[in-house]
Amino acid sequence: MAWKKLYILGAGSYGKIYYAVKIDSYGLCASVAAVKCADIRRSISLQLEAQILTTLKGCPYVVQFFGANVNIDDGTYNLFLEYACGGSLHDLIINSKKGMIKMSELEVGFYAYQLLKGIQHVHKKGWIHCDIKPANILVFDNASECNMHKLKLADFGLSLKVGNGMRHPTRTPSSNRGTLLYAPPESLTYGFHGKAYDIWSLGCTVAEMMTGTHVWIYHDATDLQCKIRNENPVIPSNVSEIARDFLYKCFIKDPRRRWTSKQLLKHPFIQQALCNYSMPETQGQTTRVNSFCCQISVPEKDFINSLVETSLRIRNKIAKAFIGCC
Ligand SMILES: Nc1ncnc2c1ncn2[C@@H]1O[C@H](COP(=O)(O)OP(=O)(O)OP(=O)(O)O)[C@@H](O)[C@H]1O
Repeated sequence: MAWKKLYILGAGSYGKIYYAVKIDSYGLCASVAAVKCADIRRSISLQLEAQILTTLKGCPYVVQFFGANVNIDDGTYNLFLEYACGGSLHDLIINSKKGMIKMSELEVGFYAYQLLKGIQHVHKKGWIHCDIKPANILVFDNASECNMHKLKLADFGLSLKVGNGMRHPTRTPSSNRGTLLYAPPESLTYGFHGKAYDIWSLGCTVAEMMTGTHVWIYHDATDLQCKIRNENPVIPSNVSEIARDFLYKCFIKDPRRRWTSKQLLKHPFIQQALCNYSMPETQGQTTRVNSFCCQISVPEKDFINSLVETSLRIRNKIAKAFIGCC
């Protein structure tokens, strides 16, 4: 069965990411995926990401990896991931802001729980993500009754093996690896990248969910670097004491004293959210169809998705009829 790329979901430094479907021998859809695609000559980071994702398999809070291949015809390296129908957490934050809907602290706590579980898994497997931020967190529909989304960590293109982050491997010692806005002071001052790196970035992400804005107010990159090294992130006055304490624990300047994912999972900010929401440990799954391709607009995407749903219903009917005959 062949994969068919239907439209572009986004683009990164490596290349493009497509929405793709797998068509079976009856011309019907068997499954859908998001395919990260790069020119084979510039695919080293995608190949590394494939290796990392292989070691991270089995965690419901990390994007599922289906496999990778080389397409000799068009000279591309393709990495197949589960498709996130809700886009990224960045989109979710922007949309909440547009709709003037502020995420409640309980909601944020529930999302922070999922991110911490993902980070804990990544760290246990011996990796540091090094680029946790809303744009690298994918949003899925939740199978449970509660109206909350399911979040998963994605984009492991900058990840490092634990122990390899004492000094940035390719740049100067004081250079930071990930996105500056989410970087901890030790990465700028000493070029140090340990597990605590991800906790600082998580703190920035959690604060952003609460306020809709970044934790730093700055003029330019130099000013931002200076603030990260010498000042404390801005935590708005209207957050609760519990939420404030959670953020303080993420923003401890000394990475050795900064709380770990295990400690933070026991924090009252997380525990009170868990009392409110239940979390089934299920993987998000979608199944869609079509056989035509490439760059299409948003209304067309809806149309394609409805075709896919119809196709699925037909496929299920055929399967039921077939079982009935046997
Ligand atoms: N599995 C996925 N399912 C659905 N959409 C996705 C998926 N992965 C990424 N996207 C979308 O594609 C966009 C680009 O993602 P990607 O991680 O490839 O690049 P990036 O993080 O923007 O770039 P870079 O890797 O260079 O930092 C994301 O913001 C998201 O909207």
